[in-house]
Amino acid sequence: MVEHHHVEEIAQVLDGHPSGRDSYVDASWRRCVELYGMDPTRSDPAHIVTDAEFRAHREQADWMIGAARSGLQSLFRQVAGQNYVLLLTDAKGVCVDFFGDDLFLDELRRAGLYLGSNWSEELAGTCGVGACIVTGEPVTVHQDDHFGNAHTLLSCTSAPIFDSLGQLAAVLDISLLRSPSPKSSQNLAMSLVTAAARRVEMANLMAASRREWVLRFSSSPEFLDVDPEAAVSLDGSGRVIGATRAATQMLSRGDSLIGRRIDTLLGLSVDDLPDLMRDRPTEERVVALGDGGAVFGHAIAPQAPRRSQTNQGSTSRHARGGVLSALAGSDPTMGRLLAQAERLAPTHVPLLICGESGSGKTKLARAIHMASRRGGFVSVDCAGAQPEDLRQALAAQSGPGTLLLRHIEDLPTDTARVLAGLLDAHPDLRPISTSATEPSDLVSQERLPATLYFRLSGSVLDIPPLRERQDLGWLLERLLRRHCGGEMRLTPSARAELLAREWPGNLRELGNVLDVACALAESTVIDLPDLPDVTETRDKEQDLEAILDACDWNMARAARRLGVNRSTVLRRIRKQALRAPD
Ligand SMILES: Nc1ncnc2c1ncn2[C@@H]1O[C@H](COP(=O)(O)OP(=O)(O)OP(=O)(O)O)[C@@H](O)[C@H]1O
Repeated sequence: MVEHHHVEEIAQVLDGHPSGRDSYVDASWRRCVELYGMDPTRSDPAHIVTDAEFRAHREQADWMIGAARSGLQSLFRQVAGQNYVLLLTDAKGVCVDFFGDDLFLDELRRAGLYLGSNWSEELAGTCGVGACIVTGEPVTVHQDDHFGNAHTLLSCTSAPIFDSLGQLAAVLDISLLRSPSPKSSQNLAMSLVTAAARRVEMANLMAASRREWVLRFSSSPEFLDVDPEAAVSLDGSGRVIGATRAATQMLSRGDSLIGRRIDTLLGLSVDDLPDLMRDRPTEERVVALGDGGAVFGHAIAPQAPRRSQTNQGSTSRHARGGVLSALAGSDPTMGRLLAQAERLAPTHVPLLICGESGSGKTKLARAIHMASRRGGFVSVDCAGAQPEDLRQALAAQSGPGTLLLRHIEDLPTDTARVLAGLLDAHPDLRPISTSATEPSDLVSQERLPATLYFRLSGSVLDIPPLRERQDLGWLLERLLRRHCGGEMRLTPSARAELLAREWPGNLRELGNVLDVACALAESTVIDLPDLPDVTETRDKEQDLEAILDACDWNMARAARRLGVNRSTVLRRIRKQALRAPD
C-alpha cells in the first residue's frame, strides 16, 4: 500500500505537482525517471562494486580516507549507541570507509550501508549520497524520499567534502536502518555531519599547506583557535591557493577563490598576516570582510620553506629558477635582477656583482654557480690576497667551473697581475667577482687595472641595499626560520620595529639581530625587548678602533665581535686610516 502511494506520488511530481518534500527530492525523482530511465515500481537491491573495482576506488581515495579517519571516529563516538552507521564515499558515490555496529553487519550489508556499495544517483536512485553529489549541498533523504522501494526504510544524511581547490572529493554520510518518521528527527544528524565534513576539509587544507601561510576564520573569538569555521591558504604574494568550502561561501558567496589576492577579498594584505598570529589576543584579530561584516582571523606561518612558484616542472630551467628565485620575495628590482641572473647563469659571461656590504652578493654568486651547473666552485677573498693564495686556491682546479673573487676592489696590485695570468691558464673557469665599490670607481680610483676590470665585468649585476627592498617582510620570515628555526615567531611590535629599521649592514645585520633576539627570547616569541638596540649596531661601526684594541688587532676576532667579515674590517680600517699600535 505504502509502495503504491510512493509510486503515485512520484508520478504526480513528474506531472508537475510539487510533493511538498524538500525541493532536492522532487528534482532527484525527476532525474531518476527522465534522465536515468528508472522505474519506481522496481525494487532493486543495493549496488555493490566488484572486489577489484573496490580496491581501485579505495586506492584512489586513500589520501581522503586518511584525512577523514579521525573526524569519522570522533563523529562515530558522538552517536554511539544510536544505531547510526557512517559511510565515507568517494566523489563517485562508492563507499570506501565505514563505521558501524558489528551486531548489525549482515543487515547493513544487505541494505548497502557497507564498504563497496555504490550510492551514485544513476544507480541507486534518490538517496543521500547521490543527491549530495549532484547538488554539492548537505541533504537528508529520509525514508520514502528515496526513489527505489528497496530503500524507503532508510534515513540518510550526507554532507559533501571538497578539496582545497573546490572540487568535490568525498561524501560523508550518516544513516539509520530504521528511524522515527518525522524527518526533523535527523536535524541533529545533519548538524553533526556538516560539522564533521567542515573539519575534514580544514584538516585536509592544513595538511596540504605546511609550506604556505594559512588564514583561518571564525565568527566567534572563543572558537577561532580551537575550531575555526573556514580557512584559506596563500602563496607568498598573497594569492589564494587553497580554500575550504566555508571560506568560499564566507568570502565570495560560493565563487571560486583560487588565484584571487587576499587584499581584494579582505581588508588586509599578506604583510598583515603576522599581526593575526596567535601571540595577539583573539579579540584584536579582527578581519574586515568585503561585504562590510567582520570575522576573527588566525594566521599560521609556513612551517617549511615555500615551494618555488616559478617554472613548476622538473626541467633544468626549473632548477635554475628555484635556486635563484629563492633569494627574494616580491621586490621588483630583485625580480628583474634575478631574471637577468637566470639568463646569464648558463653562459660564460664574466659577472661583476656590486652592492653594499652584507647585501647578498656572495649568496647571489653561489646561486648563479648552482644554476649554471658548471663543475667546480673556487672562492677567494681578494682582500689582501697574495699571489700564492690565488695559485693555491686554483691548484686543484681543472675543467669548467666558477671562480668567485670576493671583494675584488681590495685585490693587491701584484695579485691582480697574477690573476690575469691564471685566468688565461684556466679558460673554462668563469669569474664572478663581488664588490662593494661602485664599478666606475673601481677603475677611476685605480682599485683594479682597467684591463682586468673589463675582463671581469662582462655584465654588472647591482644588488639593492636592504633598506630599498620591498620584500623585507618576506626576508624577515625567511631569515627567522633559518636563524632561529621554525618555532620562533615575532610579536607584531617586534616585527614592526624590524620593518622600520634602516639596516646599514643589510642582510648580514638582519641575520645578526635575529641571532641575538633568538638567544635573548625566553620563549618561542621574540618581543621588542629581545631586539638589540639600533645604537648597539651603530656603536659597533663607531668603536672600531676600541674593538680592535680589545681584540689585540686580531682581524678575525674583531670581525666576529662586529658581526662582519674580515675583509670588511680591513676596509674600514683603511677608510678610517687606523693603525695598529706598535
Ligand atoms: N637572499 C637572501 N636570503 C637570505 N639570506 C641571505 C640572502 N642574501 C644574503 N643572505 C645572508 O646575508 C649574509 C650576507 O650575505 P653575503 O655574504 O652574500 O653578502 P655580501 O654582499 O657578499 O657581503 P660582503 O660584501 O660584506 O662580503 C649571509 O649570512 C647570507 O647568508
